[in-house]
Amino acid sequence: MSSRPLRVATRGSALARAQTGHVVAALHEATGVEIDVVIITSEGDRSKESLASLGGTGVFASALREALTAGECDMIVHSLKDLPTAPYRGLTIGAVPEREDPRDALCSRDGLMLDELPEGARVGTGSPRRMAQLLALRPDLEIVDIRGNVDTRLARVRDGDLDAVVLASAGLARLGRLDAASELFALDIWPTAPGQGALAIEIREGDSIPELLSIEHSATRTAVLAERSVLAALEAGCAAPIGATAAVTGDLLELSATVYQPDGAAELGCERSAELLGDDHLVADLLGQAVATQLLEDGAAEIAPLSGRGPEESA
Ligand SMILES: NCc1[nH]cc(CCC(=O)O)c1CC(=O)O
Repeated sequence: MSSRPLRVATRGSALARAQTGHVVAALHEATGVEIDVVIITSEGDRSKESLASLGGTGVFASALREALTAGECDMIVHSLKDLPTAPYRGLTIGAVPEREDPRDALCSRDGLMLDELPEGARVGTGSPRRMAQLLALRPDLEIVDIRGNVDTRLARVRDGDLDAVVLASAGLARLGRLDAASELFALDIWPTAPGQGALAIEIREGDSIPELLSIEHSATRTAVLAERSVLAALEAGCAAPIGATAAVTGDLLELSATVYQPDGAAELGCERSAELLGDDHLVADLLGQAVATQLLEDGAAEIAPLSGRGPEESA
């Protein structure tokens, strides 16, 4: 048996390193395999341009994928929500570990909740979905377009420049910063990005890395497949103002998705479920398509720019 360590590639942000560290530890603990971590800087990390102007879905993923394709590493740990829904030639998702809390968190000065923020408070987010959700509940807020990693964003609240920011609680948890959260938004009023809180381990198609079975969580994979299927069927990028949340309970897959008008003044929702009695991945895919079809019939394309193609946020 070869004793060459597996090489895992990750972006260099604190969040990316933290989540890769968790995956490496879980793989090592379950199988004893030795793993080297390779840090790869992407255009999305280097550029100071706004995410929207960088264009292309997957600006964070592409450098990593080129390295994987070129054999410079054996797998990549991605935040699943940053991964474009389109398949990438020669690569496949080798494992989806159990998802962290998919909810968004409000991180505000003095621990205020959303409805306690002062009139006209300045709240930072670079995500059109979060902007619409904030404005839907608090049309008086001033939304400030920000980017940067989690620490940079939290610092803008601490320094008094912003009253609050909205971040994924999963990212805060992985960085040990959940203490910064003042409110966690319930998914039924505040669905989050497809795949939020989940990781994807991407590998080359045809490679066999049996160790990955030890971290695969099939209920998470099925749920995120359903969420991403909505996005794909709407032909929407991960920056489109869409929330989707799916969960598997026993044999039941439940999916709900909401499309927002960017100013928060209108929204469309759809909720469906399906029994998992055979090919779970096919059922998830079809359920997502059914939800997307219903949303389009109800006028989703009229209220939302569905082709928002940038990454939802950087971190
Ligand atoms: N696009 C940025 C990004 N990608 C993944 C996370 C958080 C962790 C996750 O959702 O898995 C974040 C930060 C954020 O949205 O606050």
